[in-house]
Amino acid sequence: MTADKQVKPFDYVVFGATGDLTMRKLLPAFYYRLLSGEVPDSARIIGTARSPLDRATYQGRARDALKRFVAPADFKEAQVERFLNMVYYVSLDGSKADSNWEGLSGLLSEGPQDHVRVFYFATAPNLYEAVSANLHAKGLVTDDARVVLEKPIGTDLATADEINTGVGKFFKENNIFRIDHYLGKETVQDVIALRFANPLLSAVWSGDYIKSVQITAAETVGVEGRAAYYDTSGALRDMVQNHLLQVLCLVAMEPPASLEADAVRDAKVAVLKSLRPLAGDRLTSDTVRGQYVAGEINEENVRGYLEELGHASNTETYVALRAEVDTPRWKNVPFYIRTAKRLHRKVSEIVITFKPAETNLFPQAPKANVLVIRVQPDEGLTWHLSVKDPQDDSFELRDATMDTHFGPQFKVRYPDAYERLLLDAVRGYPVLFIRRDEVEAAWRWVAPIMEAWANGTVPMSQYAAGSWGPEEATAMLAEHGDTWHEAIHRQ
Ligand SMILES: NC(=O)C1=CN([C@@H]2O[C@H](COP(=O)(O)OP(=O)(O)OC[C@H]3O[C@@H](n4cnc5c(N)ncnc54)[C@H](OP(=O)(O)O)[C@@H]3O)[C@@H](O)[C@H]2O)C=CC1
Ligand SMILES: O=C1O[C@H](COP(=O)(O)O)[C@@H](O)[C@H](O)[C@H]1O
Repeated sequence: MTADKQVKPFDYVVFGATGDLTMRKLLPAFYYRLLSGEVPDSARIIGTARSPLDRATYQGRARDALKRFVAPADFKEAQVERFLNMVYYVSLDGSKADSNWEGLSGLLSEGPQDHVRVFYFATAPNLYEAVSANLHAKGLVTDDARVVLEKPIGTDLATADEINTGVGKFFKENNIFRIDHYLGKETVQDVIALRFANPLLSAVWSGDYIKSVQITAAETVGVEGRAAYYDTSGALRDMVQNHLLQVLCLVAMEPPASLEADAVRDAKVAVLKSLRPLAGDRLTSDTVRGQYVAGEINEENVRGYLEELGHASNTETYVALRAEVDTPRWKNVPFYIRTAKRLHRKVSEIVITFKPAETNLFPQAPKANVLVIRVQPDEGLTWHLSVKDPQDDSFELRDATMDTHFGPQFKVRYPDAYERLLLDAVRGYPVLFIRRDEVEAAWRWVAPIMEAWANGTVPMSQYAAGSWGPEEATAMLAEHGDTWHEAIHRQ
């Protein structure tokens, strides 16, 4: 990484600095960007939370976090020390006007005044407005100061509106960076490159050639330490409203006029607005929700969701939907979206199934070509193609796979999504963040599903932990002559 990739010196103030997200994702992400040469030594990361800690104790926690969440080979003592020198801590209740704001303003005013100032809200979203108001009242929101908002932006359209309006009173929209870490994933951004830099794909990227699209984010983990949050959210709000719809937008959008933020966001919001509303019978035929029951993952017995919680719950840990994008490009193409906890394997992928060739040339009908964009892990592409069977003289066809593994091919470590996004906020580069109207359009589309599920219109299915989900989701695709990808191509 050359010096010109280095960002301007910054003061990054993280609210929620003792929390899971900061420890597991944010601090390691800053550290990796220090290693890559993008973070200048004068940058400061100022953690704040209510816990009464002094700087040295917080630095100790930051060191432990790096030890735990950075690959052992990347934990380099001299670099860790350099990093910890950038780390400060202020004990502060961000929601209270009479808290220790002088501690934070003192630290900010004693540093160089040309630093880019970023506030990162890694706390519960119901604090965002109060924290913004206090920052403003204490004169800390400079003209150029940015604020990064963690998800969830609300639990529905009304609450999203409250948060956006609340923060919008104190920060200009173009200084508000709503994070969706899926957009920070390299292979999600690759959808743009694949579609628009390769005529081979651009030429066939429509319902004329594509039969269906599947977008999957499968996890093996359960709700871990986040049960209190997750049980009030569920998979639809936690993953579909934001991450999976964002991925769908990149797959389905019309070519943007440029890669400027507003051009890309305009193209995405047009997709969200073109999603056919799920209503009436489609709520039962095209949506599946489920909860995991006890099962086995990686040869370990795991408990069911309700056993983990210790009480009854109507919260889904599995979602599968059949969406349609009402544009000429995507007429009659189903977009199957699926996400869940405690599935067979951790994998996020986009599967494009093409229409099979219409030809009588061969003894059997050729199978559909399939392109799998492996978002994670093992970032790369797989093509499923038909070739001639080398052991047959009558032109029998055989499946062949072409696999590309980006990591080994480019000889790079695939970075965590937060690395890119944290520094994009410093750069003032918003293309990989969400504009307010996108959040709202996404909530509008999921609203009827939330409502139907809340009033029990769609029964709660069950699936064994370690499986690929409930039978109802298999049946939903079978109804349209489709099959989930793993049932065909994976053992
Ligand atoms: N963890 C994750 O993987 C993900 C989290 N998120 C989002 O990030 C945010 C944080 O999540 P997570 O880290 O898991 O949550 P945690 O509960 O682990 O951490 C919450 C943090 O907020 C601090 N805090 C709470 N109240 C206040 C206050 N009034 N003033 C200042 N600090 C306060 C807490 O410290 P203290 O008690 O000392 O004040 C703690 O540091 C949430 O919005 C969550 O939805 C989003 C995606 C993934
Ligand atoms: O935002 C969230 O994402 C994670 C999954 O992210 P990934 O990068 O590991 O695919 C999910 O576990 C969490 O529940 C959700 O809040």
